[in-house]
Amino acid sequence: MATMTSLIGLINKIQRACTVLGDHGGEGLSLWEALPSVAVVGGQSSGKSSVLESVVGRDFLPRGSGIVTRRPLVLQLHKTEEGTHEYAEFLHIPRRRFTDFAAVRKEIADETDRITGKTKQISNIPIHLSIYSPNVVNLTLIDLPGLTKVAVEGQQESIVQDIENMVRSYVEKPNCIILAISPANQDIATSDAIKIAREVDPSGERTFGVVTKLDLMDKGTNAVDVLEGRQYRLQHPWVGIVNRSQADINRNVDMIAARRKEREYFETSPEYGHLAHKMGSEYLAKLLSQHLEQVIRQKIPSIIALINKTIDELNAELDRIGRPIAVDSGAQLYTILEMCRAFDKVFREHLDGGRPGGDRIYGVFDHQLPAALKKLPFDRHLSLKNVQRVVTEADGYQPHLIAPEQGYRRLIEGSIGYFKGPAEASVDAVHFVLKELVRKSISETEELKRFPTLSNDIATAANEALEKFREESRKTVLRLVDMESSYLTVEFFRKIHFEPEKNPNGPPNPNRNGPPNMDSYTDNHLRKIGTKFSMSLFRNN
Ligand SMILES: Nc1nc2c(ncn2[C@@H]2O[C@H](COP(=O)(O)OP(=O)(O)OP(=O)(O)O)[C@@H](O)[C@H]2O)c(=O)[nH]1
Repeated sequence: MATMTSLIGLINKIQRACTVLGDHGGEGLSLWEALPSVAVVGGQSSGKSSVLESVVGRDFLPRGSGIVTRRPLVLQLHKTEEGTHEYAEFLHIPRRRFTDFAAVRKEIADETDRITGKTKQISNIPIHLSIYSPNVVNLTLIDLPGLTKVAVEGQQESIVQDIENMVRSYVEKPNCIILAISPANQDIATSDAIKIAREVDPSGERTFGVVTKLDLMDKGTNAVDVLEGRQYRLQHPWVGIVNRSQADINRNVDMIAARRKEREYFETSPEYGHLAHKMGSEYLAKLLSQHLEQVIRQKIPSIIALINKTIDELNAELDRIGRPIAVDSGAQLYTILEMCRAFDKVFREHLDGGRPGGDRIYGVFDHQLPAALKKLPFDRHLSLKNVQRVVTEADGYQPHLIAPEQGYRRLIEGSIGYFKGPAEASVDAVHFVLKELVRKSISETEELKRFPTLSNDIATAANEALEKFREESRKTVLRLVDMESSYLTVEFFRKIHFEPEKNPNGPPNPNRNGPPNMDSYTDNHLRKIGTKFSMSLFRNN
């Protein structure tokens, strides 16, 4: 029980923080809306103020005819130790303790006028009032303007709808417990409170029905059917109340005496005697407090989650906003270099590992390049016909002596030349990956988030550098290909050493021991040259 009491105290504190921060619910992420509260709803003169006052046990609410409550009043009750003095505090006047409750009433009226003017306008900015007393239970109650049916003299036509909208904006929130006040001397079917409660809480699980003015019912009628839930069903029991009559108020009957009178009324009532232990304003206060505890207990995890989420968002924003920038140019340069280093670190992580992206460069050499090489038209270049043509043309009119070496060289040179295309394409592919990583790294560098111009400058500089590297790399790979084809080692020729074959069907060779000429090479031999070259090209790459 003690923990529960402090839980309500904690919620009270959070609610006050919300008001200071301008969070009255509504837009965006609202802590206010996550907190449970009790809103008092009812038609004008239904007895709302009287119920609130008897729950508190003090007179402190403005009185008067017509529309009195024009701003929501968030009333937080704090139970203090027995024997301590009662006092009230407004959030808008911190550290001033009101012990005179007539002054509290005046301040509520004055503070209402400060925001709305004296024009009978309404405002949804709440007034926060805390009452510290040994005679209350920990509870937050919200007093709302009374629902009306017609605008009276001096009010705009829209006031009826405006009040309804404001009341609805409070009670439609799923965390709002609705204290629906209906006077017993009116048919419950015509109750404004029940009408709006039913609209926003059809199952009745967060509505507490309160029937006032039981003492004012016509002789011979009673509200037992309503109080026992037979006329309109709610999940919670109905509570009957007998407040002070206007005559009592005029006679200055104090609250303690009024509570005693109310208790006596129920205990001695022939109709309600059997319900006496579940009636009256003190019972209502306890019932609400218990229910609020239960709701808070259920809500705590989601409230904590919401607070943590907000903290995370604020921390992230703080990171983004960062430290103040120095004014002197030396320190500014240092800051810029620091940010460049931060970017560099992210970029390096992308390349070396830790962040994704560098693996795509490996992919260029592991998949893309070999796949492109495999597609090169070697079968055409090393086809029987081409090999024959190149070998024949290579020596011009001078026949070769031992092997058609010039022919081999031309074939190899031509083949290696095909590597230039895929080599250049690899440079472009790597360049593309690096450019993409620069873009990603800039957007992932937290420090740069608040400096879009610097981010752009870094991107431009990095891309210019990459462009230069691309040119250099392209030249380098082309040179490498040229180097490969410009000098063929002896070893290479040894590996592809061919024994000339005789043509078994061809004409007899007159120079049997002389140098072989083209005629002495069979198709089969030339085909072998093609295959061997092509194999050796792939072995070397
Ligand atoms: N006899 C009797 N009179 C009551 C009871 N409850 C309220 N009244 C009287 O009804 C009148 C209106 O009560 P309020 O408590 O001011 O009602 P309200 O709903 O706050 O009214 P507004 O603030 O004007 O919307 C006052 O004169 C009260 O004395 C009750 O249970 N019995």
